[in-house]
Amino acid sequence: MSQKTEVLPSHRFTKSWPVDFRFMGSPTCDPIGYADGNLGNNGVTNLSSPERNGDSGGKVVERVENGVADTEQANEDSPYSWNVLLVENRPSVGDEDLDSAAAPLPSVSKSNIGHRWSDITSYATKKKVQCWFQRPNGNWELGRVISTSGTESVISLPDGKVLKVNSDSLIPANPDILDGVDDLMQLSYLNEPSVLFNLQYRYKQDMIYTKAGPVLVAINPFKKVPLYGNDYIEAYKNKSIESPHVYAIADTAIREMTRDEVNQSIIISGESGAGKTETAKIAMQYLAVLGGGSGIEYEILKTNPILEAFGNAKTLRNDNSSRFGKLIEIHFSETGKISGAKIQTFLLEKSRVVQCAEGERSYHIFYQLCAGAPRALREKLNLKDVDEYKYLKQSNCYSITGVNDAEHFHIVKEALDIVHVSKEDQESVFAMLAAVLWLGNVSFTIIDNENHVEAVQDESLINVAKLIGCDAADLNLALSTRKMRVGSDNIVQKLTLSQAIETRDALAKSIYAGLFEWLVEQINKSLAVGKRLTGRSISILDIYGFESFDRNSFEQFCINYANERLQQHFNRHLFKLEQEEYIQDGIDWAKVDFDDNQDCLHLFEKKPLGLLSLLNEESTFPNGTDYTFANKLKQHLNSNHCFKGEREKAFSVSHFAGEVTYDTTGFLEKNRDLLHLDSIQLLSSCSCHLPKAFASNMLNQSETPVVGPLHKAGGADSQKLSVVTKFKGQLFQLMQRLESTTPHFIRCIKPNNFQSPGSYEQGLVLQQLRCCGVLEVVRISRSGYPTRMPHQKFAKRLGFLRIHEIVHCMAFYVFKAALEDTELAVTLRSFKEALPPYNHLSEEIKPGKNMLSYCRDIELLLLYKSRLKA
Ligand SMILES: Nc1ncnc2c1ncn2[C@@H]1O[C@H](COP(=O)(O)OP(=O)(O)OP(=O)(O)O)[C@@H](O)[C@H]1O
Repeated sequence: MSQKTEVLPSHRFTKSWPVDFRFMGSPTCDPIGYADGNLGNNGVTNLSSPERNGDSGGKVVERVENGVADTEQANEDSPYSWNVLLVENRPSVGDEDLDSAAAPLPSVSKSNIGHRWSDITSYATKKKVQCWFQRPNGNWELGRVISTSGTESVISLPDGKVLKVNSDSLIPANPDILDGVDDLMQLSYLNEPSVLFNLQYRYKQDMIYTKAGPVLVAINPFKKVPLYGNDYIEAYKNKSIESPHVYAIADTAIREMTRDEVNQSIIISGESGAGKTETAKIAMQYLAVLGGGSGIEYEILKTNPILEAFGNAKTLRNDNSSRFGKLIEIHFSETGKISGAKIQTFLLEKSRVVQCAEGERSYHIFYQLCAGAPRALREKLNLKDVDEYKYLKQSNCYSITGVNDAEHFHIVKEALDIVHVSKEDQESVFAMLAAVLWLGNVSFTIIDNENHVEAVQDESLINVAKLIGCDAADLNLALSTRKMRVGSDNIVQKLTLSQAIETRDALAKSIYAGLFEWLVEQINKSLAVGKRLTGRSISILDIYGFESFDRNSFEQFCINYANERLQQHFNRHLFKLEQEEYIQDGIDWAKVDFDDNQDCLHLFEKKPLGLLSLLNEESTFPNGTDYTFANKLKQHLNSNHCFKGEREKAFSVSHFAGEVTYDTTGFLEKNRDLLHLDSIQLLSSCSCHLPKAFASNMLNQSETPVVGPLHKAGGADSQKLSVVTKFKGQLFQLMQRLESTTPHFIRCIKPNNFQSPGSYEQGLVLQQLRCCGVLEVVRISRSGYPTRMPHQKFAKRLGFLRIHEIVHCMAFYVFKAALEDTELAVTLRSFKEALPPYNHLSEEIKPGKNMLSYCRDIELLLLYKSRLKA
């Protein structure tokens, strides 16, 4: 299946950019001079213009000045404050060689970022080759240079038109032979139109995976593609297929884990709906087959339908959107067999249980239960149809096209059996779900002229009480009153309607969140690594993707913050550490610029005047409101270039993936996440074991802010952790954990916003490629060294090579390039670049400062050496 470029027919796509669309940093022809079809003298339309918007003549790379202070602080505000220690853990770096910490890179100059996209060369025009020409509407077309004179070129377009344009406005296109290459690194010219074309070329042929140097780019096909299953797994295992694939990434992770004895991680990122969860499942499938045998792998795979049922929901972006983050750590024995697994989840979107936008759904499991519960269970839980529950009714969306909820219910039940959740426990789980649904139907009646209420004694209240195992009267009291202490007296305060509704919803959210946590705990018990823990593991991270809706609330704020942290991890590994190492080692290195999101992270995390600190501060004030919070942000952060105060209670943040405007309504309440002690006491007094367990978890976990008689209603207890504080802590821990692994990055890309197969919107794809810096990664990889090992090991392995052998090897490169018909100019450049590091191999081995050695292609050298011998 290895995709060979020569078998692919050469074709070009018709581009359809938005009218006002422009490639960042790319040149454009002067729209005024454009007169399509209106040929001037000599039949040539004159489009020459001295003015242009971009600057394709700028240098791609910039020389590195001295390492000066990095923007990242090595203190408690950064998960990387233990940098030195963890760099030692990097597999390619020998422990004995790390006697100095990596020097920070100079901070990134944003002004240079505009130059990064184009391979700047006049080669294309000189050699009359193909080039990309941008129409005034933003579309790129493939042209061929007919002649060049001074600053002008005459080009012909596929439709036969001939145009005179400014030579600088042309972007070189790759020769046909490179159409649809497996790895963007193979492109002779690395620029936006070429990359987009390459990805689209492959996507059209269901080749949804492409390498971008070390990163796997996965474009969501939104349909079944024939790339998976046992035959493919076998082929990747035997290396009879070399096309980029999630299987190949998983295979590399297994091999590197075994070879280097270092834990691995597969970090999957991308926007909501880009395909992260599916990709994670595909990776798990591969690991399960390769490391299977004990049966535990089957259990691991069966956690997916359970977690998706309880933690995924239909959103406007994705019919199966994960509303929680997940890290699954799969442990292997010394013989490479799976010995167990552990799942860690992050911040479930609780608010969805009680509130959900038009056209979206609550968690799948509610609909599955209502549709699939057998009659006996329905009767026991007094279950109704979905449209009879207020929590499900509010969004006016009950089903998902092509999804059978009843069928899924059976799949979930079967999966629960497999992970050893007993039948009795399963029934209790379903009872909790029904209790949440019935709680939403509990209504209140006003009992005095102060707007105080009590719960209506109807079937909803009675059902909830029955399902959780308490008295209806006690439930009523917990929902409509609050015990307070005033001075030395205990008093009972009646609640107003809005307070009672808040209390009811808080109870529903807590029961659901408690249930989710409990389930993960049960799953972990079943997959427990315990004694079987060997220390070798592969972790797969699938965290909710970046979100930007018309209205963005606290949930998007947290999700996007998590994505910023993840992006920093990506940047750190693929841009910062890589380049720092070269500089430390005295390698002659020209720095590749990238968009650093450190400023945005500072906006969130800075103490005391960052978004999280200010939110926490306001949350502890009993009189704090969303208004006072928004005003506080505007007062303190207006000078921050990543922040913008908006009208009324809103503010905007410039995220790495785009600007998002947040509406602060509900921020304080969600951050406090208060559950009154009366509600917890009610749960502990229940006769059913699950509510009891939830209550005891809540009391044990200091992070659940509890408002009891000692606390005034409103402000959160400052002793307890707020939601964002807990979340930040979890993210820091996650980053530290990931930092001790060898990372493998997969970037999922959403080709359209309609979840529709076959449609590839270039503008949308480009925006995602830009914000995750895919092209910059390729540039670094192309100019960097893929193989890096401690100098002693390197010398032991390759020290026997002599310089003339190395020169032979270089000649082989030239020969290989000639065979592949790549441009000689490029080949010669790589030849020149490749030679100096090989000098390290000669008799007098010269280690760099860190005593690391770099090599472009050790395997190729060895192969060549063995050929020489033969
Ligand atoms: N490799 C694939 N093959 C077929 N369909 C896919 C593939 N990847 C994704 N999809 C389709 O895209 C949908 C969305 O993918 P997925 O749920 O994995 O996105 P996500 O990035 O995890 O989104 P979120 O951040 O919202 O959870 C899937 O439900 C599936 O229909």
